[in-house]
Amino acid sequence: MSDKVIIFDTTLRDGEQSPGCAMTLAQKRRMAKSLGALGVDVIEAGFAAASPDDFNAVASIAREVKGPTICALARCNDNDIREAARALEEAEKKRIHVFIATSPLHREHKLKMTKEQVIERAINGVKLAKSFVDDVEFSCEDATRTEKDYLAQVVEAAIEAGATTINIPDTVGYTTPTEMFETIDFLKKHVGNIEQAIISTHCHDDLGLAVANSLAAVEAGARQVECTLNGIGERAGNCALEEIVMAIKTRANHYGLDTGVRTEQILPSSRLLSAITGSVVPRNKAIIGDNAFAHASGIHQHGMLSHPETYEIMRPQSIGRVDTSLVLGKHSGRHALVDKVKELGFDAASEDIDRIFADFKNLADRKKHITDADIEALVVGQANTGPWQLAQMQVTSGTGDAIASAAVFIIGPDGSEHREAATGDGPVDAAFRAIERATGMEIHLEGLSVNSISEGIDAQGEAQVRARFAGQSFHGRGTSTDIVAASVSAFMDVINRISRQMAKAS
Ligand SMILES: CC(=O)SCCNC(=O)CCNC(=O)[C@H](O)C(C)(C)COP(=O)(O)OP(=O)(O)OC[C@H]1O[C@@H](n2cnc3c(N)ncnc32)[C@H](O)[C@@H]1OP(=O)(O)O
Ligand SMILES: CC(C)C(=O)C(=O)O
Ligand SMILES: [Mg+2]
Repeated sequence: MSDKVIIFDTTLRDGEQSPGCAMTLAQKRRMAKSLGALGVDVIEAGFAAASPDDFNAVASIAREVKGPTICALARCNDNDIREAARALEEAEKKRIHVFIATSPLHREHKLKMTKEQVIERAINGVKLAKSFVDDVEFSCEDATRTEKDYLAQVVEAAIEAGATTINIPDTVGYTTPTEMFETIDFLKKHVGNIEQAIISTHCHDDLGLAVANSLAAVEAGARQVECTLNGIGERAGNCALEEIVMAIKTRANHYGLDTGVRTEQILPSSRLLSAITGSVVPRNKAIIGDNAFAHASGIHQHGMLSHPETYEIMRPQSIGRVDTSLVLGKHSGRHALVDKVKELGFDAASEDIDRIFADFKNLADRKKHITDADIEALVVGQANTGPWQLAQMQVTSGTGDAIASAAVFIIGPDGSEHREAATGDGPVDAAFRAIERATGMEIHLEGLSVNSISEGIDAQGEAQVRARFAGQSFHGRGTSTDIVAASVSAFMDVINRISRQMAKAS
C-alpha cells in the first residue's frame, strides 16, 4: 500500500456550500491558484451543473490551473455528468466525481429509491463518467449510516463499473474514529475488487470529529482524504486541510505517511480564504489561529526560550508563520521580560530589572495587551527617578459646574511625608498645584502634551511637560494608561530633575 495520502481539496465545492462562503468566479480562480501552489493533489472546483457561474468556475480552473487534478461533482444523472465532462474539457488532469446516497434514510425519504435502483443509478453514473474520463470517483453519500453489507455491494458495483476512487463520506458527521476504522476495514475485507480502487474519506465536523475520523480511515487503509482549508463546508464544516496535513507530517513517526502539500503555504492560503469569505479564524484554531504559536504564560515562555520543543510540536515556519510569539502579559515571568528588553536593544544587565518587572506586572494587571512600546516606556521611564516619590494620588473631576480637585501623598528626599490637596481648572491642573504645595516648589508650566504611544483602547499615554524654575528650562516625561497619571508622572519628573540639579549645585 502506498505511503502517500492524496489530498483532495474541496474548499471550492463543499467549502463553498457553507453559508457565507460563496465566492465569485474571480475569487475561485484566485483560490484555485493558491491551492495549486499549496500542492494539493486534487482540486474539486465545483458542481458544474449547479449554475452557469459554477460551470464557468470549473471550466476556467480546468483551463488555468496546472499541476493538480481538477475535479467536478455530479449526481448520478446524465445532465450533471455531461456538464461536468464539458466543464473539464481543457484540464490537463481531470476527474469526474459522481455520488448517490446509500443510507436507508436517504433512499427512502429523499431519493425514494430501492436498494437496487440506487445500485443501478450508481453503475450507470460511473459508466457514463468513465466514457468521458479515466479518473472517476464514486461517493456513497451518507455511507456511515448505511447497512455495511449493502455498502460493500454498492462499492463493489461501482468499482466494477470503472470507479478508480471510492469515497466513504461521513456526510452528517455522525461516526466515531473506531467506527470509521471498522467501516474501512470491513470494506477492505468484504469488497472483492477493493484493491482496484483508492479508498477515500470525506468527513464532516458536526461532532468535532472530522479530523479524528479521517485519520482513523487513513489508519485503516484510506489513501485519499477530502478536506477544506480552514475546515469550511456544510454546517460545521469539513475535515480541515491544515489539521490533517500537519497531523500526518508531525506524527510521521506514528502514521509512517506523507502528503505532497507544501506546508509553508498553509498560512498564506488560509489567510487568502479568510479574506475572500470574510470569515475570521478563531484565535485558538489549531495550526492557523493567532494563538497557535503564541505563548503568554511565564513558565511556558521560559521553556520556549530554553528549547522551542518544550511547548511546540511544530515550528511556526513549517506552516508559513514568521515565528513563535511570546506575548507579554499578566502571566509572564522575568525570563520573557528580560528577553524582550534585550530584543528592544537595551542592555538588560545594566537595567534595574526588578523595578521594571514590578512596573510591568502592575501595568499588565491594568492593560490587556502589552506592546513593545509599553516595555520601552517602562525601561526608559524608570531612569533617573527620585528623590521625590509620589506614593498616592486621587483626583475628582466632572462636567458642568463640577470642581476638579486632587489630593497627593508624596514622600520627600529625607523620607518625610507630605499630604496636600488643591482644586484646579481640571484634574491635571489640580494635581500639579497639589504637588507644588507638597514639594514647596513653584513651577512655571510652559507646555503639556499627551500622546498615545501604544495601540488599542488600553494604550499607554506619554505626557511631556515643559517648565521653568529659577530661570532654567526643564523637561519631564511620564507614561501610564491613565492620561492624568501620565501627566502627573511627567510633572514629578520635572520636580525631580530640579531637585537633583539643586542637590548637585549645593
Ligand atoms: C452531500 C453533498 O454535499 S451533495 C452536493 C450538494 N450540493 C448542492 O446541492 C449544490 C448544487 N445544487 C444545485 O444547484 C441544485 O440542487 C441542482 C441544480 C443540482 C438541482 O436542482 P433541482 O433540480 O432544482 O433539484 P433539488 O436540488 O431541489 O433536488 C435534488 C434532486 O436531485 C435528486 N438527487 C439528489 N442526489 C442525487 C444523486 N446523487 N443522484 C441523482 N439524483 C439525486 C433528488 O432526489 C432531487 O430529485 P427530484 O428533483 O427528482 O425530486
Ligand atoms: C458529495 C459528497 C462527497 C459529500 O459532500 C458528502 O457526502 O458530504
Ligand atoms: Mg460533504
